[in-house]
Amino acid sequence: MSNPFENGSSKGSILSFGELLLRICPDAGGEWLHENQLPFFVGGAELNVATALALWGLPSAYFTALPDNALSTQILDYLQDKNVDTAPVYMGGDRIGLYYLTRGKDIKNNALIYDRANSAFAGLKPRQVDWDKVLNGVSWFHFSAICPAISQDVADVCVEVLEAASARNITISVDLNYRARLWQYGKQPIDVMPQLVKYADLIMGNIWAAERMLDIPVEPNVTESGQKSIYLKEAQKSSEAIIAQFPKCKAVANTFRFDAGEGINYYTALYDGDKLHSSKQYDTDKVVDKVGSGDCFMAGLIYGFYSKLSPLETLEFATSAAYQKLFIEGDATNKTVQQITNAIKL
Ligand SMILES: Nc1ncnc2c1ncn2[C@@H]1O[C@H](COP(=O)(O)OP(=O)(O)OP(=O)(O)O)[C@@H](O)[C@H]1O
Ligand SMILES: O=C(O)C(=O)C[C@H](O)[C@H](O)CO
Repeated sequence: MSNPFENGSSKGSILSFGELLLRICPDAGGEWLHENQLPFFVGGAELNVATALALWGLPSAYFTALPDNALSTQILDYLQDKNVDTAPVYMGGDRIGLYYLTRGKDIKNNALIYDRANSAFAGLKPRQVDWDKVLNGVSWFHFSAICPAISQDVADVCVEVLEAASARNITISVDLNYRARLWQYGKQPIDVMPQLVKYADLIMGNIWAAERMLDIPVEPNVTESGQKSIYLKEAQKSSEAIIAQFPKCKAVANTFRFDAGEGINYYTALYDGDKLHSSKQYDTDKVVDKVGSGDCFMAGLIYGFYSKLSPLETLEFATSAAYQKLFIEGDATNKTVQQITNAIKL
């Protein structure tokens, strides 16, 4: 089948919507206290998508909220230098959110500490932003499950912007990235996500996130089997069920990233409404930084569909991009389209 987004609007900009966070990286032994050095990276799941797309030459714009101060001005200049259009950014609120992540660890364990309460983005309220202005010239809108996990107000803002984007026939993508430390405001993902996902044309995540957020069941013994063919069958079932439940959705992508000692086994699948495509498998016995690999996969999907690649070409590009991110320190990729394409397994 050809690209399911072929007839969609294109050639406008791709707007990524979400919270910018600074990642602060203490070492496990506390040496940072003696050295007076605390490395950091500019992060945020949706920003990682925006910077990847800009690096790959697409018209990439970013919406977040930042306090109106000198630090924000420096960050915006830095993003503009990376060719991210920051004109949509809302200036107001009190602070920039932070997350602390012990060097060399991933966000799944106790190495993660969020310090993002009362951030400018968390303070957004419905009817505060002029979405007509923000969405002007946009043909693709990207958000993730991190935004509605922050607060009821931000979840309401998500509904507002998705309605506005949908009314303008903008293609919408969502990453079902589950962050267990969020969702602290009395709602579970399942109470909120279906109302947002119904606007999406492209849904990315993994079968377990779809179960948790959309109530799409996963066979209980699938994890015990550990078999790729069984996981891929489950990906097909899950994708078909998602499309049946959310008829606007044209394609569903799933990642399979399994820890193997210090390394990782990685492959992905894309269901285009007709057929399940699966990627080559990538294995490594060492990784540098897992953060943002999923964001890089998401950016690769948007890149491929926006550039009218076929579903399989899109999947292989996105998978190679995500795999290479595992060897890059920081939240975002620095690999070019050429480097990613050259590294696709044959
Ligand atoms: N409940 C689960 N059981 C087994 N494996 C899981 C489960 N949830 C996730 N995984 C595996 O872990 C991988 C990474 O999941 P995770 O939710 O961290 O992705 P992510 O948020 O996209 O990562 P990133 O930090 O790169 O953006 C998935 O691709 C999947 O293979
Ligand atoms: O966890 C969050 O809210 C982040 O945005 C931090 C990281 O950038 C993100 O988890 C990477 O996918």
